[in-house]
Amino acid sequence: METLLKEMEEYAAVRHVPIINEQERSAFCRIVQDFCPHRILEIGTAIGYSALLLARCAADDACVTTLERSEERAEQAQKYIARSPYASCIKIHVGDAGKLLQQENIRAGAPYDLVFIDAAKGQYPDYFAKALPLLADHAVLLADNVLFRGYVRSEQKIPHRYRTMVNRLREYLCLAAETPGCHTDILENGDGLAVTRWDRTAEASTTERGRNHAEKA
Ligand SMILES: C[S@@+](CC[C@H](N)C(=O)[O-])C[C@H]1O[C@@H](n2cnc3c(N)ncnc32)[C@H](O)[C@@H]1O
Repeated sequence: METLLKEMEEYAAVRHVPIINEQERSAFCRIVQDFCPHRILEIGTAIGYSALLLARCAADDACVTTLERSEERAEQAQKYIARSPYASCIKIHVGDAGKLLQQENIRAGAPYDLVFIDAAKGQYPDYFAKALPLLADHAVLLADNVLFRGYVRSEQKIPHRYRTMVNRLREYLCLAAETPGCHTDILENGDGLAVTRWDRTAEASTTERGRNHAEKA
């Protein structure tokens, strides 16, 4: 598996495929190992590198459902995954993640213990809204590149070509911080990995408190 991962890293470097960056990998793997998820959903497969890390670090019986828009990348991912010990536990779905997340075959895999968001940065708020109902009562939601080259927290003028993306990432971070039931930390080594711990019971009691408060007012 180490040799295969190395080969994938080299492929990604030569072809400019953005796989999870080196500074984040060990923290990413530690989070997955600690949480020990059984059912995993990944949004953004690329060549299958993080899907393999997820499968390796998760529970022994874990299955990974991963979504990728590019047919070419999905094919390459399938070839790598077929050579790994996790060929039977990773299933790639090709298509636009926003649409796939509403499809019955992806929803049928729920509840997911862990969701890793790593596809179109401008779609993160949409992925958040669509992934939340698919989470198990206690789950972890990871989102990569949330600080996007430092722009997301910068007070300086954002280059025009990044403006929408940066605004959507800011929106994502607000959702992850303010949605009842979510508790979010951001790991800052690398490009920013948001780690959201989700507790549906906390969400339910916050919503209930809010309702009581509104009724009394
Ligand atoms: C950063 S890469 C994923 C890297 C991968 N998670 C890893 O660390 O090995 C993002 C991937 O998301 C895919 N992508 C972008 N927009 C997408 C969309 N709307 N639906 C599905 N996949 C998308 C891209 O083609 C790209 O391969």
